[in-house]
Amino acid sequence: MPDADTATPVRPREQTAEHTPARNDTSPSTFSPGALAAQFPTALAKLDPRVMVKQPVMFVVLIGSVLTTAYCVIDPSVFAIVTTVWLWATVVFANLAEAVAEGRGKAQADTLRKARKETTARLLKNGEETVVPAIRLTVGDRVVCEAGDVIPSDGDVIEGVASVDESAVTGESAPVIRESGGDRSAVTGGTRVLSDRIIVRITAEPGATFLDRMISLVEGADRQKTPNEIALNALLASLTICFLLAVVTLQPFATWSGESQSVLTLVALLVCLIPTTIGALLSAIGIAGMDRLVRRNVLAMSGRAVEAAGNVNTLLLDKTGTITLGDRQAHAVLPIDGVTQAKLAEAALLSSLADETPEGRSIVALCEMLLEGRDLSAASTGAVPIAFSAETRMSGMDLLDGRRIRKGAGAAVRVWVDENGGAYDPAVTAIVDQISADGGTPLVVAEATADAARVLGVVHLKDVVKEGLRERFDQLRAMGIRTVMITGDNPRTAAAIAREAGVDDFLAEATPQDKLDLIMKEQEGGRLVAMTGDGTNDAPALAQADVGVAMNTGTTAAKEAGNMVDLDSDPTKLIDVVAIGKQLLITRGALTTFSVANDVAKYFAIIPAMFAAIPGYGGLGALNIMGLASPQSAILSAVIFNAVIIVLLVPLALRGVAYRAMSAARMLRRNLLIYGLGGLIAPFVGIKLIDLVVALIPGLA
Ligand SMILES: Nc1ncnc2c1ncn2[C@@H]1O[C@H](COP(=O)(O)OP(=O)(O)OP(=O)(O)O)[C@@H](O)[C@H]1O
Ligand SMILES: [K+]
Ligand SMILES: [Mg+2]
Repeated sequence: MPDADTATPVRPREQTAEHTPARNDTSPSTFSPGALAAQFPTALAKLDPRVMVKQPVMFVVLIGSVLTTAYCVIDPSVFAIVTTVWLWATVVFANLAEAVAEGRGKAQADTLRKARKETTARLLKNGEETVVPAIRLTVGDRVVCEAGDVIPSDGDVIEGVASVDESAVTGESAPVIRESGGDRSAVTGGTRVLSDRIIVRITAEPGATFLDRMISLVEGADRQKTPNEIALNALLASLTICFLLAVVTLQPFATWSGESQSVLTLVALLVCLIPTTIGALLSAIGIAGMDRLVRRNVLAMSGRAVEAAGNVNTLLLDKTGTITLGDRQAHAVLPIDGVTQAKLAEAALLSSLADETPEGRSIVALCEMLLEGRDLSAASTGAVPIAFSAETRMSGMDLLDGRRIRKGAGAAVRVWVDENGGAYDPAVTAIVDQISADGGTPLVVAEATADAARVLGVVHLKDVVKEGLRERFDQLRAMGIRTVMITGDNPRTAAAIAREAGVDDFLAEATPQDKLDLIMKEQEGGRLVAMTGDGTNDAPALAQADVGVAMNTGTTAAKEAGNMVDLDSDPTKLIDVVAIGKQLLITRGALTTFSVANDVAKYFAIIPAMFAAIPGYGGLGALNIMGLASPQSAILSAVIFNAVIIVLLVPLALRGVAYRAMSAARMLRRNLLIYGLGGLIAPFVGIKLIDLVVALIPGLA
């Protein structure tokens, strides 16, 4: 008998709710100088103006570099050439940052491509099997997969149960069970069947499978700018325009005083003033954030969701399959007084014969054992099956002899018995309560004839709460996130499981619509809601949530509705997702602060240098507080510092600013201090040091 205590090979994997070490943790996650060098050609290829125009700040630097190159041709000098080289270096370094960030995903995409190798499929047509290339499969095709077969494309199991090795996709070697009917019916193309035989209905068009999406995701192929990025880009662009105007209007002013400035100097000044540091690193920061998620085995389909995760207030979790293992198995049948166990088992069996859910199948298995193989085919021939739905919360069968049998949630069956002219035996309530208090799911079995209806007893379904949830929910609470469990189960079962798992609150007897309504209510007033679920009935809620994390064990509908998939099917993975989201926002903020503060300091290096030679501006010479060697050396040193700082900050952009659970206000103060003050001071030190070296260049006046 399938029992919650029987250890199947699936358990060790699905029970570990703590972090499974993500498979990429061994790959070089931190930045190395070698990686920079390796990406150099890619960085050069990115000089394409059609690509660069999307990054306004760096595009201005590119145009400036072209201008100074022309200047070098017309009026060559050591100063002009060296400065121009460093202006080009600024653009290339920015591209390098992006290329390095993307390069990490590319390596992983190559590994995934190996899993997508050419396979064939055993296509079923009119009961006959033909072998076709997997790429020819379209939605709706049915294929057979047996032990040893690679599943040719994504789909839903419509017949059978099998253990599947999903390591090609999840990196986890323990096999998982995939079965028809329930919330564990989805299979992924590229994974391998280890035992038994299943029939799969294909749900993905060629080229649009989960693996394809994963590859383009880790490669950043269809990365879209997030609303936050767009807003920041607009801000950077307007700053750039302001400085452009300031620099351009400087010229008439300088001409009037008899010392017009060269194009070279003006471009150098402009590049130093505009926020090139953040402009260069912005896209790398975003890519690195997604990459960090992939390393935690979470696939984020949208960058917007990652940012939203950084500000989530509430996490809603589905119970079965998310908080519990989702393996609700029939454990016992409990008849009420006056009904024999055999009578109840027979009714439960009949009501489940056509029930394709895992619950239904486990009831069949248990009852067949209790009835010792008694043949019920006479009773069931010609019967009309009533399928389970999350709305009715019942399933059953209408027999030819006029008897109708139902099983389902207590409240639902009670209404059905009432409607059919029966009385709901209070003894049932006692049994139901007892099972529920234990965290079990009671399914009440009832039968109705033309003129009467009565309850026969209760089937006890058992499920197991995943391990290690309580500590992780405590952690979420410490981060200020409220956890709410939502379930279609009755309030007592819900309360028992909620207590065991340690969630803050729960909602029971929830239909898919209730789940959706709860999310919309939580979202009122701009609060951000995350939802974790696995079932088709969770799909509307997953789609509505700001962050919708589908369990990889879940149904195709759930995975498509959400904007993230957790390959480890760990409901507390949201902790990592939130931390990564916050880290992304903080890193972007910190580097923006640093960048702007930096530019202010560079202003003091360049402006005095530019006007040092002008007699009327002798006073400005006093601004040369850094004591730089010469005006040219000052300008060149500022340009070099401006370029070098980009490369120096690449590791920070990729790794992210350290995130620790503390209040937002404290975090802000801390970052302003470190990155604002650091950004002000660094250029003074850096430019002075570079100036000492630059002054040694022969030919630089
Ligand atoms: N095969 C079935 N036949 C009859 N009734 C069922 C069956 N499976 C579940 N039920 C009843 O319907 C209720 C709702 O089940 P469902 O799986 O839709 O819950 P849910 O909304 O997904 O909640 P959760 O997954 O969080 O427990 C169950 O609590 C149970 O009482
Ligand atoms: K700058
Ligand atoms: Mg469910």
